[in-house]
Amino acid sequence: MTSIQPGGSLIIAWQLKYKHVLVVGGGDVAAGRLQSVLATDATVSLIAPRDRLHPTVVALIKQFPQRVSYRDRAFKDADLDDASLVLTCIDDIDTSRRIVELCRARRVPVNAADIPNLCDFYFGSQIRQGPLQIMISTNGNGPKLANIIRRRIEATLPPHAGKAIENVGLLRAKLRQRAPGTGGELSKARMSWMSQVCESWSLDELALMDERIMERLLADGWELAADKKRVEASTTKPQLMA
Ligand SMILES: C[C@@]1(CC(=O)O)C2=NC(=C\c3[nH]c(c(CCC(=O)O)c3CC(=O)O)Cc3[nH]c(c(CC(=O)O)c3CCC(=O)O)/C=C3\N/C(=C\2)[C@@H](CCC(=O)O)[C@]3(C)CC(=O)O)/[C@H]1CCC(=O)O
Ligand SMILES: NC(=O)c1ccc[n+]([C@@H]2O[C@H](COP(=O)([O-])OP(=O)(O)OC[C@H]3O[C@@H](n4cnc5c(N)ncnc54)[C@H](O)[C@@H]3O)[C@@H](O)[C@H]2O)c1
Repeated sequence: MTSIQPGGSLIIAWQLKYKHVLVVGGGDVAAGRLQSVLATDATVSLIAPRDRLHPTVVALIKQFPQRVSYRDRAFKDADLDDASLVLTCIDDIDTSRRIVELCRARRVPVNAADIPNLCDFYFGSQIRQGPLQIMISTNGNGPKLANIIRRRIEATLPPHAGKAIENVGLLRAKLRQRAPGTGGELSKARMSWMSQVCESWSLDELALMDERIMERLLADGWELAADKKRVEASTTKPQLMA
């Protein structure tokens, strides 16, 4: 029987490219939210009076003029009009609660930094290394502990994991070019070959892979596997690393 512990939350990697996010507030918490959202390639509106902006917020508004539009004022209902996602980080719980209600009516997901029980989702402590993204969540129980556990995980991470993942992404894209299509036997063969490459190469080796090695691995390896001759031999590397 599968052991499922209810009471958790769904951990997902939300795709926000080309979406618009509304951040209300410009203090300490908003500075973190802005960094998290900018890492997704979304565009942002940030609404907060200028006199209490955090220096990081000021710097990010300057650094991303195309992606962050800033309004020097308090929140207005119309700010919600084009938002796919709303983050309130203000020190005014009544306004925060009201924004949550407006979002509910519009079915827009919302996080209110000061009212966990009204949030549709929580943030977590994050590690980002290229495309590697790790989020540590205590599901609202102990944010400081999430931060402490994150630092421990960071200290044990293989140094080139991000680069290895980036290269595997490139290799997968090249493989799909060579063997396009979705589903069926081809899809299974592609998945099995990619899994074997990942199992038989170390993270350091994957991180060192360049275009030339990728092309040779695909030419010698994938073509062999596709012939269904010697699948195991198809992911070997010594001659490729030479
Ligand atoms: C992970 C992180 C991400 C981020 O914020 O980006 C994050 N909080 C972080 C830090 C942090 N937050 C607080 C402290 C002070 C120590 C302490 O109170 O423990 C510290 C420590 C510090 O600053 O070092 C205070 C605090 N936090 C919340 C409230 C409201 C409340 O509980 O009522 C209050 C005020 C309580 C009060 O007034 O007493 C609520 C939430 N904070 C969450 C996330 C969500 C649950 C995440 C989870 O459980 O895993 C949740 C529910 C909602 C949300 O924010 O989405 C970030 C780590 C960043 C990093 O270091 O990497
Ligand atoms: N979720 C978390 O991780 C976390 C962590 C610490 C604090 N908090 C809570 O989150 C809230 C924000 O914390 P902070 O440290 O960023 O506070 P802060 O005092 O640094 O910033 C508050 C910001 O909200 C702005 N603001 C207030 N009313 C506004 C309105 N109507 N429209 C637009 N902007 C408005 C202020 O101008 C200021 O920029 C607090 O209630 C705090 O208790 C949450």
